[in-house]
Amino acid sequence: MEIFDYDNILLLPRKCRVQSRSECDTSITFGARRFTLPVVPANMKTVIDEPIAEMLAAGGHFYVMHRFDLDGVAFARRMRDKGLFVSISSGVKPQDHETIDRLAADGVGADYITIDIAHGHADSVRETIEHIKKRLPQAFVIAGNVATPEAVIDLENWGADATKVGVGPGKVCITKLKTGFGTGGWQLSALKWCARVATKPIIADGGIRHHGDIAKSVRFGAAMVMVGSLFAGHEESPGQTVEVDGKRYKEYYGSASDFNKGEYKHVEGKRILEPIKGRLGDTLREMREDLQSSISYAGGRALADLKKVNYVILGGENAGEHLFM
Ligand SMILES: NC(=O)C1=CN([C@@H]2O[C@H](COP(=O)(O)OP(=O)(O)OC[C@H]3O[C@@H](n4cnc5c(N)ncnc54)[C@H](OP(=O)(O)O)[C@@H]3O)[C@@H](O)[C@H]2O)C=CC1
Ligand SMILES: Nc1nc2c(ncn2[C@@H]2O[C@H](COP(=O)(O)O)[C@@H](O)[C@H]2O)c(=O)[nH]1
Repeated sequence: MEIFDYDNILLLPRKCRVQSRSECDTSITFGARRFTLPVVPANMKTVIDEPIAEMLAAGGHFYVMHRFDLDGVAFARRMRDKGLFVSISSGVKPQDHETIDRLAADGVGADYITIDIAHGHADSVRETIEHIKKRLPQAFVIAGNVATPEAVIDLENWGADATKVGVGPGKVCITKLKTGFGTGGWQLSALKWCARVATKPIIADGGIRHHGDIAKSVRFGAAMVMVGSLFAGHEESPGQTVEVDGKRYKEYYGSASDFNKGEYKHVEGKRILEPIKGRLGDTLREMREDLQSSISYAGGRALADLKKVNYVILGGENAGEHLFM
């Protein structure tokens, strides 16, 4: 098996088929909706809050609200009142099942529910998928996080509509160091490995450091890409603003960090400072332009054309050119 990651893969251009990059279509159908980009901000407290969720939903982007210190039903109701779609996160505990019950009883429902736990290949996730499908059969269920083809197959068989791949590649992740497990350092090839068996969409989660990594994720099988650190350092980002030597930063901490948990127990995340790089809308626009360029380099017009390109692995024992996936 080839082992590689975002920083040692390059995609190979094919003959251009457009006159302008503006002809390249970055949009994607995910569930029952079509979105402008195959990108979603991570469902973390320092990445997304309600104003950002509203901005994204109203602007044609996918979003997943985080699940921490939040009344998911009240959030869903407020989004519905504004005529926006509802996309929430869920844990796997009894109180999370009660939230699903309340969403159903209230009639507010949810369009997308992301079951988000560290080790998503678990019976608790199977039970939560079953619970959601019973109470909210219309909801599109994303389940994770996982790291292996076996897990993707199980989650799909348990009823998940999409799976989220990535255990430990995140920028504020310390799972690899604390447990010795995960896809940190080889996330892109783990994605390729999982995509081979997937029959439903995959979300690649964690490890995205540059806009070009989005095209690489699509190349290796992602329908959608979840991004934390690249979104955490904006004027609107919910993390606290910190000034160091006259430079402004936003705090970005892991969902399994003591900062998020409020206690030091099963900590698998840390806190860092991300330099503030401007407004979120400008980054989304630049991301779209960069992805349009990626599609043009692929000799295509749509996201799916990225899947056809060859690639090279730079350095290491797997180095070389690959003509087929
Ligand atoms: N993508 C990634 O690499 C990682 C992401 N995270 C993020 O951190 C947040 C907190 O995650 P998590 O701690 O799972 O959430 P929770 O604290 O909500 O845990 C969910 C449930 O799963 C159980 N659980 C968690 N980890 C394991 C495990 N390794 N084996 C068996 N049971 C387990 C917990 O029980 P108990 O606590 O008693 O074990 C709890 O009942 C999530 O948002 C998650 O996405 C965390 C680590 C890795
Ligand atoms: N191991 C941990 N992973 C975490 C934690 N909190 C979030 N995450 C994962 O990271 C990605 C974002 O990654 P990035 O490289 O884009 O910054 C996020 O979507 C989660 O899957 C954590 O505490 N520990």
